[in-house]
Amino acid sequence: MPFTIAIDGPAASGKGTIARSLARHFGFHHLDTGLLYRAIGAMGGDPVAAARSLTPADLARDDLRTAEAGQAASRVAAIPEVRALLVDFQRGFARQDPGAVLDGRDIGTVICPDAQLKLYVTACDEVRAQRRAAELGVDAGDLLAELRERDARDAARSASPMRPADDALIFDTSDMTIDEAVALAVARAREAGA
Ligand SMILES: Nc1ncnc2c1ncn2[C@@H]1O[C@H](COP(=O)(O)OP(=O)(O)OP(=O)(O)O)[C@@H](O)[C@H]1O
Ligand SMILES: Nc1ccn([C@@H]2O[C@H](COP(=O)(O)O)[C@@H](O)[C@H]2O)c(=O)n1
Repeated sequence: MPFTIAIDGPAASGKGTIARSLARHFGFHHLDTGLLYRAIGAMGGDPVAAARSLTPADLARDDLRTAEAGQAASRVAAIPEVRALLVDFQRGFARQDPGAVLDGRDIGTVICPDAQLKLYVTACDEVRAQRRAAELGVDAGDLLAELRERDARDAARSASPMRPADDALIFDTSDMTIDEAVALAVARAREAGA
């Protein structure tokens, strides 16, 4: 049976960094599920029609990592029909041998509730804004309000809201380097049988 690692958490908490490193370490497939919502938001028009017509080329656009794309993603992600159209693809991805790491907001709660390991990666708001600002080369003050607005919308929506699964391990990386966070995640994955 394939091994599944579900990673959720708020924006810029470091979940993608940990997910990519875990996938590389264990030779697993990796899916950044936020890209699906970012691509649908960036396509414009009717989000449900965009979700129906989504192709791998849409995920390769070079304008998906901006703050605007994050906000657009968060708005379309609140639409239940959009989320429903993406479930089968994500679950199919998770079933690949020898294993898969998926990161997002509802992986441990909705997409892969039976994942062998669930992590909920977080960090304090200011640290997350600073990390994202350093990555994008913009001011952290501007980003802080944007991250908070997006997290509030993601946590408050009725369709698959962002929240830790009951059996998720909470990873607060505020005071961890990337290497420390990854080493801890690798250790937890080994303990879980990866
Ligand atoms: N423990 C850490 N210490 C310092 N910087 C970190 C740490 N973890 C991640 N980063 C950096 O913070 C930024 C955000 O990390 P990452 O993209 O992994 O977050 P994310 O939760 O996947 O974001 P998003 O929600 O936008 O997909 C990146 O520039 C990454 O290199
Ligand atoms: N499983 C997921 C993943 C993402 N979202 C929404 O997409 C936005 C962008 O995600 P990033 O991980 O790239 O920051 C995010 O703010 C969520 O609104 C989601 O709902 N479910």
